Amino acid sequence: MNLLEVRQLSKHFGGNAAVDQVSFVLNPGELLALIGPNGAGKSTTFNMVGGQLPASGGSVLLDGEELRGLSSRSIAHKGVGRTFQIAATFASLTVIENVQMALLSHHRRVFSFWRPAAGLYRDEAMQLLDLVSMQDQADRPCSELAYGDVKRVELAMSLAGKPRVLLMDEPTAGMAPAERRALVGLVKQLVMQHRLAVLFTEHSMDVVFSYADRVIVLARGKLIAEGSVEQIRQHPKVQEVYFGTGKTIQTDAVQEAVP
Ligand SMILES: Nc1ncnc2c1ncn2[C@@H]1O[C@H](COP(=O)(O)OP(=O)(O)OP(=O)(O)O)[C@@H](O)[C@H]1O
Repeated sequence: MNLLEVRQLSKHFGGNAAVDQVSFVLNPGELLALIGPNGAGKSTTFNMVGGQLPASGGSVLLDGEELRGLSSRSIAHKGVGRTFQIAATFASLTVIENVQMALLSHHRRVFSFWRPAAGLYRDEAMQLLDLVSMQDQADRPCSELAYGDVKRVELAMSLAGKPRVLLMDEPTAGMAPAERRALVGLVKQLVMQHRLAVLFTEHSMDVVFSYADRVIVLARGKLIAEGSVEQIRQHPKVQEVYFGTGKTIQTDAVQEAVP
């Protein structure tokens, strides 16, 4: 049985099929990239898997158990975590306090500024910061961090829920090329060392082709290709979508519009 199995997942907005019968699987120790041009249906797919958006049809199974119809909170508690495009850290709190907050939330405890919460889950928070190499900056306010480091904290926060599957919708948005590679390289390490299963979207093909174990490609809501990096690179339909229609591809070096 697959850890995550998405079957014939669909979303219609009025007459527009934003996602049209998309199926794929994801297993532990796998970094799966979901790519496609703007408007292909990537975010909509993430939102349905994470429970932020109700699906119009299909199934999302975690270890064979149906997630469709559950709240995003229940889905998170069952082991499907999520990072968002916008970093969700509190600038006024320190790095470790942000991670402690995430742990408190996971354990369904309420954070209070007035109670001495400082000691709660501190060791656990430090272990999570260690995973993302941020333990040295634990006591700095998040407002002082470089953007790439904020993203690392955000990653540590999403690991606080002990996800088995992590959904990362454009985790490197707004980052410089070197930072992008560093973050996705770190995620790849976590995937390999901790057998995490990660589904991510990424606009930089260089990053996708460097780190993904497998790639699925959406275009106009339909899954048009699936395979290894090499298979995807050479897939005629993918080449057509990216190179044949004037869509924009972002590489590490430049953002280039292919005529
Ligand atoms: N709430 C909504 N109401 C109506 N149409 C929507 C809604 N959300 C998305 N869409 C449409 O669904 C399609 C897929 O959008 P989606 O945001 O999932 O694409 P995407 O692949 O994530 O794009 P991008 O790379 O630009 O983020 C688009 O045609 C979009 O206009």
